[in-house]
Amino acid sequence: MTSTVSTTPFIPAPATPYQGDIARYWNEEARPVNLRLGDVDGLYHHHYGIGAVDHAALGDTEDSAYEKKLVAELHRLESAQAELLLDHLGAIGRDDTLVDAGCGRGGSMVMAHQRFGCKVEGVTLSAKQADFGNNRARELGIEESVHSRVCNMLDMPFETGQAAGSWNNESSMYVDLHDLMAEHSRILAVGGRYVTITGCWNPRYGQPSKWVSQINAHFECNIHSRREYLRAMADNRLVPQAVIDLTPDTLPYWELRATSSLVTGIEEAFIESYRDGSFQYVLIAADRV
Ligand SMILES: C[S@@+](CC[C@H](N)C(=O)[O-])C[C@H]1O[C@@H](n2cnc3c(N)ncnc32)[C@H](O)[C@@H]1O
Ligand SMILES: CC(C)=CCC/C(C)=C/COP(=O)(O)OP(=O)(O)O
Ligand SMILES: [Mg+2]
Repeated sequence: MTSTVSTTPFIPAPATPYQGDIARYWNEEARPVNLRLGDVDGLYHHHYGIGAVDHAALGDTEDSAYEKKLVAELHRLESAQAELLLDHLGAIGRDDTLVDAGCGRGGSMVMAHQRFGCKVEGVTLSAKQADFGNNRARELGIEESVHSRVCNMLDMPFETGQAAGSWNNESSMYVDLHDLMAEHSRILAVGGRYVTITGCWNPRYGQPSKWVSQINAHFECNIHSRREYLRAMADNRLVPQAVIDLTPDTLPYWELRATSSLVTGIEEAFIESYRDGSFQYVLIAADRV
């Protein structure tokens, strides 16, 4: 659907060797589970889904159209996840600026612009993702409002207090949380809102379980604990306004995905860690005070 014209004029050197690894990882990523779902309606996500599976819409597993319906259903659940994140940004006006930190291929940015009519700035380490997002914005005729760039989210080129809202959608497990919350706190206006949806290990379990270690190895990331999120926010003038445990809401997505031909091999680790309580899927919305 999207052409591959390069729209990224300047690609900065990675801040660390690790960030170079992550840039390479996302430049090379082309999993059907992400591209085929995005092709459903042109919103390309790199996050997971929430909500009940619509079994009536899926119909009979023997039906020749079942696989197509399954792809559409997984995509619907992923878009529902992004809608929930946007619900927690509060009142956003057309003249406001939003920042998507770790924006991937830009699906959430397009949804944010369509909902609020505002400017949305995205940063990713991957030039391929930034190009993809910018080409998609151009195809939609919204390139004046939705823009991705290659940039470290710990050092963003935005003015102090410029953003009315900012978020991390499954992108905070690649950075130090204190550094990340300090940067969000800097770019957000006082009274602005920060939202994250993330997977975190549960301090009640004790330490990261073997499943959490498997997820880290699979994605080359470093999952933080729920406690670390709250501490890093508290230390950076970000006061939680909502903390929602989405674990029960994301399990149906994983159970459905595990039955599909698009499995990637990481499904068991998510399902088992959510079930044994070692891992949680959470939304945290915080006021910049
Ligand atoms: C799992 S994807 C999530 C993408 C997107 N938020 C979504 O919901 O579709 C993780 C993203 O985090 C980005 N990322 C990781 N570390 C980063 C950093 N230090 N600065 C900017 N982006 C980063 C990656 O480039 C990738 O786009
Ligand atoms: C909740 C946690 C720990 C997330 C880790 C970050 C991550 C890789 C998210 C999904 O990306 P994706 O959509 O590219 O992954 P997949 O190919 O598995 O769908
Ligand atoms: Mg995916």
